[in-house]
Amino acid sequence: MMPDEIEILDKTAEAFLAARGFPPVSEHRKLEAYWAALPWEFRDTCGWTLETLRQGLRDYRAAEREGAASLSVERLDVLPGRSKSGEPESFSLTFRPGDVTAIVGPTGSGKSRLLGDIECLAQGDTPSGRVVLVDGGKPDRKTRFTAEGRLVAQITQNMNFVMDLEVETFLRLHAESRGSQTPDTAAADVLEAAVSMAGEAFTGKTPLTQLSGGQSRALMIAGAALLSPKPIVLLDEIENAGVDRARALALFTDRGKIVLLSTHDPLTALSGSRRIVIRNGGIAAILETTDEERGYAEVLLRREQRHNALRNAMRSGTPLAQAWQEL
Ligand SMILES: Nc1ncnc2c1ncn2[C@@H]1O[C@H](COP(=O)(O)OP(=O)(O)OP(=O)(O)O)[C@@H](O)[C@H]1O
Repeated sequence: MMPDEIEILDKTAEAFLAARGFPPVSEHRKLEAYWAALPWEFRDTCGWTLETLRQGLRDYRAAEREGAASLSVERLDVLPGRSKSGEPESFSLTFRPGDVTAIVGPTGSGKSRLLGDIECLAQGDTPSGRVVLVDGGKPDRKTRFTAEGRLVAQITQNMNFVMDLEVETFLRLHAESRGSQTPDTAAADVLEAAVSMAGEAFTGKTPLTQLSGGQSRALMIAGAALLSPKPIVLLDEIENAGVDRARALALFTDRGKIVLLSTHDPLTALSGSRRIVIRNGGIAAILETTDEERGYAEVLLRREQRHNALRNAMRSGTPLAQAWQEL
């Protein structure tokens, strides 16, 4: 997968090293960020100054947006393949905009494989043999293999920032690089969404390197929801992200994205309208979430809130008996 802007900025060890010894948010640092965010083929044509790189990235994003016009997806079908032991699968599976679907199954059963098949729009060329159709047809090569054509944003469990920009500067750069005409407003919107879903507060002035895992993931989720044009979002074990799951999901579904969640957590699974059960690499069942199960979700949510309240009390040194009384 071509990494998205955040991942590129994260992983640019080059920038990290070069950044040592420079004041925060120097022009040099911005130049590195733009440089890192540009695909190779665009770099040569851009030159080396901040202005030429910035313009280069704008041009690239404009080309990407033209491609993005065709990034909308009305339906995505997964056609059956085979399990790990080669048994044929049998199911009918269609995703539409705004759908939230959970993928469940024991460790090693093949949840990530299914996400991977969707991510690369498999055409019988992955170990599962599944085929993914976009709007009823085979995706073209551009959609499968070019960064601008790709339909899927994936949010994984691992992420680290290696640049020590302040959050607001990073978000503004990110918004600018995505071609936003109002990067300050876009950055403020992403920050607000991220703060509202992160467990612990942070501000635009917080350095990226000081963010907790949950805060970093909240930023990544808000960025993917508000700045990325990709119509399909894959979330890997969001329950471990330390973010408010309901808010995170609403950010995506409000924008009509197709959401797939790989999860081991019943409450997360019940936030989907159905769940795909994976066994031995194959799709064993597709279960619609019933009204009764939605009732379970409410009970689970109340329990989780109590648990969180006790955990917060414990963390802040409040005697647990007192916190218990207040529940
Ligand atoms: N249908 C399949 N055919 C062949 N290999 C498969 C199939 N499904 C999964 N595998 C392989 O089985 C291994 C485990 O699968 P995967 O990583 O998807 O499991 P998982 O459910 O995501 O596990 P975890 O819960 O630990 O993240 C991988 O190497 C994957 O490529």
